Amino acid sequence: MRKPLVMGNWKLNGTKESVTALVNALKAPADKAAAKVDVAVCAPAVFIGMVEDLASGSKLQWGSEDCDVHTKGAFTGENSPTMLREFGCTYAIVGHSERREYHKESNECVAAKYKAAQENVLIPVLCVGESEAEFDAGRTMDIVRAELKAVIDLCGIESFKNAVIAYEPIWAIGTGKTATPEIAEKVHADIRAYLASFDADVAAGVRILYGGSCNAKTAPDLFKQPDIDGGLVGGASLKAPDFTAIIEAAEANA
Ligand SMILES: O=C(CO)COP(=O)(O)O
Repeated sequence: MRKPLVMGNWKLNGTKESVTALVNALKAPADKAAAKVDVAVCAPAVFIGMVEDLASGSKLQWGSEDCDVHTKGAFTGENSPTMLREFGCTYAIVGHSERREYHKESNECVAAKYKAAQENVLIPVLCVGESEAEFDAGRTMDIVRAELKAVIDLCGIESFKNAVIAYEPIWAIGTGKTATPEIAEKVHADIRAYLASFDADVAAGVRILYGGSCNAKTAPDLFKQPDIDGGLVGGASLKAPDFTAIIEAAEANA
């Protein structure tokens, strides 16, 4: 069945010293969990080479927090999927709500990044989720379906055979307001049902992570839900003991 994935998203955090300590502390828990759970960290691009040097030889995987649609050229400030791949990335997060908001990334732009990542052998981690106002208005699945549909239109439903989805309600990110396991499970099940309307096998196989104040306290009950296949973890992924506890919660439910 689906192998859980616990992924850290460091966002704009870290120093050479903290990255060294964190990666060194996560190698043993990742190795221990590896038979049952995939463990990865997504780092700011400037640290990815360091993470590669530190984590190589362990089961800890790594990825980027974004990737450009181009493989090279005059695109100042960007990081191409081929460069990320060269530095050993397995994953590329695309469409995080912070990029959608602060960088005005549209559903179509995110779909293009997803395609570029996949074409260059990175596994895209497609973030979807609604704002608090949209949640209150009962529009969660309208928003999430549109985010998924843009990818299906560009890349096809089959593309989800080699991708990860992360449901991250924007109102739960960095706020301490985790979606209850029931709320999260309902959305995860609705995402799977929506994908199943295109292809049931693809829907049954795709990993759907939960993100948004996922921490050592909230992870155990979230991970018990049948359609939650792990977590995309922000703040709690910066502290080795907290992230290790989340890895262990996934192992306990794998
Ligand atoms: O945005 C997130 C992960 O991508 C979630 O962040 P927090 O875990 O800090 O709420």
